[in-house]
Amino acid sequence: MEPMEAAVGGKAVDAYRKALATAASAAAYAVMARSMARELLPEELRAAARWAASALGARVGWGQRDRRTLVVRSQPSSTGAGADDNLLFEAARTYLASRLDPRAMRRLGVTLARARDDAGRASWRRLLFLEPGGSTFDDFEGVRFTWTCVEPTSSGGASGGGSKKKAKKGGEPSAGGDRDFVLELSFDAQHTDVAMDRYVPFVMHAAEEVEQRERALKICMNEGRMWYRMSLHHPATFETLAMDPALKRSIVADLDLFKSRRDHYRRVGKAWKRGYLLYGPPGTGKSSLVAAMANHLRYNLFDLDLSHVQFNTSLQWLLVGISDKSILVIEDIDCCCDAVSRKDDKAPPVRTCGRKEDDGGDDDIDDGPAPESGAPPPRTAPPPNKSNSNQVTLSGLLNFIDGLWSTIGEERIIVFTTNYKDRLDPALLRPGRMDMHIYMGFCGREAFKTLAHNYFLIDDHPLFPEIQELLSEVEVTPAEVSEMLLRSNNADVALRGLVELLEDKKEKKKQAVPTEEKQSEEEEAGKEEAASREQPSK
Ligand SMILES: Nc1ncnc2c1ncn2[C@@H]1O[C@H](COP(=O)(O)OP(=O)(O)OP(=O)(O)O)[C@@H](O)[C@H]1O
Repeated sequence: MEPMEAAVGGKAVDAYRKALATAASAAAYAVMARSMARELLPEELRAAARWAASALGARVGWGQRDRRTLVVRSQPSSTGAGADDNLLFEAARTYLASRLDPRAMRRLGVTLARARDDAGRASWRRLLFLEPGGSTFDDFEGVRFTWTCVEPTSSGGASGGGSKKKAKKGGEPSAGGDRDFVLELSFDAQHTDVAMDRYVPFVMHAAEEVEQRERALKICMNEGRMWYRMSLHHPATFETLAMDPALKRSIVADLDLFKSRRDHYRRVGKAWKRGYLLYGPPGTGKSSLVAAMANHLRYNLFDLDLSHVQFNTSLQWLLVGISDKSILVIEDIDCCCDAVSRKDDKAPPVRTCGRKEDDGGDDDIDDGPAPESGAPPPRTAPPPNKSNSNQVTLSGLLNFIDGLWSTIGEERIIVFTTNYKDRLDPALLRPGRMDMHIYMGFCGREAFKTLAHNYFLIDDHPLFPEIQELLSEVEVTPAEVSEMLLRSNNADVALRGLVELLEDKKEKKKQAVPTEEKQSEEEEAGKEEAASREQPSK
């Protein structure tokens, strides 16, 4: 290389280095400024800045090629054919309400609605929502999505929603008050597929879960062909349920697996349903377990009293009227069905065995499919039927469980309870009908500890060893133990009462043994005597 060329080349390299250094420090400043902004500026200020930048960008045309915005109106459009709610708008609002953090946002809409907690106590439900101009972001699969609430304009502009009063399902006022705001979802254009194919479905699904978690549960009871709906405020949960901890864990795991397996059931071509048979002595917690299941899954309960169902057709109407995400319970199935033998259509009709108790509530009525007449049928016996062929039979019930029941609706659980499993027709017990058989037994050591914790918030007490020793010797139901623990607010007094009950049972057990032995001795003696009496006549 010539000296002149070398000098020129050297200058060029120097200039290049300087440019590089300048660029590097500019980048460093940018990074520093961004991280300082992240640390020093509150999120809502940054979100507002982003929103302002994007609004300005949209005005002057910056980055228009790189950003996309989905406008989510509360209704499809003011000129649209249908006036149905836009499900994405409702879902987005519900989803955002569950994510908005009042500590991180300077301005936020809030409404309080009357509600009841699971124990039935009056309370308030808080709903947060973005106010016009408010913005928040959500990171999903590494992509940043920005939600912005836009004020409706009279010209229809971004909104076009007008000012119709919106009410959420169930009469709850819309979180945004009377005005129909518009939500805008913006993201980088390159992520349009992620937004449309995955993020939007994700928001829909997440909102559904939030709604399900927060909805008030119902218990529905049948009368004729209709379901009467009442609020369910059973406080039983898996935490309060006294039973073997391993069994409890396995039930919770089974329920969670069932709930998460929508795609699995579709793939294998099976109806998305699961059957549980709960059996065990009275007072061991079968009904409490059903309530705990409903509270855990947030499913409504449909308590089917077969003694009020006269015909297979009525049963059909009732089963078709059960909503998705529900638990159908038939209590004391051994009593309701003469289930000792199926014998197909010759099987005995369902026997009336009287309802255990009537809740007597009258919150509201769920018509389900329309009955033949508009009015609820009276709770009287049907006109005498010449033939039993149309009456509810066990095989009729089984047909609905495997037939219509399986195909209409999704995400359903059916629970049978019985005190006498051995009296049931094997047809009821075969896998596919009752997938899990759960024995609810007498109160064991761990179950007792749960009850003591429930009633007195104690995990230990000087009387525990004595009680646990006695529990291993006698049979006592959790209901009996609960009854004793309820008797006093003072743990010492209540536990002493329980010790007395258990000792009493132990004593009776001791006395019962000789009596039984004596009885069998007497029987033996009786037989011998009879035999000796017969001999002379031979
Ligand atoms: N395993 C349990 N855990 C907690 N509480 C229980 C349990 N078993 C019974 N109890 C208490 O006893 C009461 C009655 O229990 P529950 O009705 O659930 O028993 P059940 O087995 O369904 O009885 P039945 O067979 O007579 O219908 C409950 O309200 C609850 O207070």
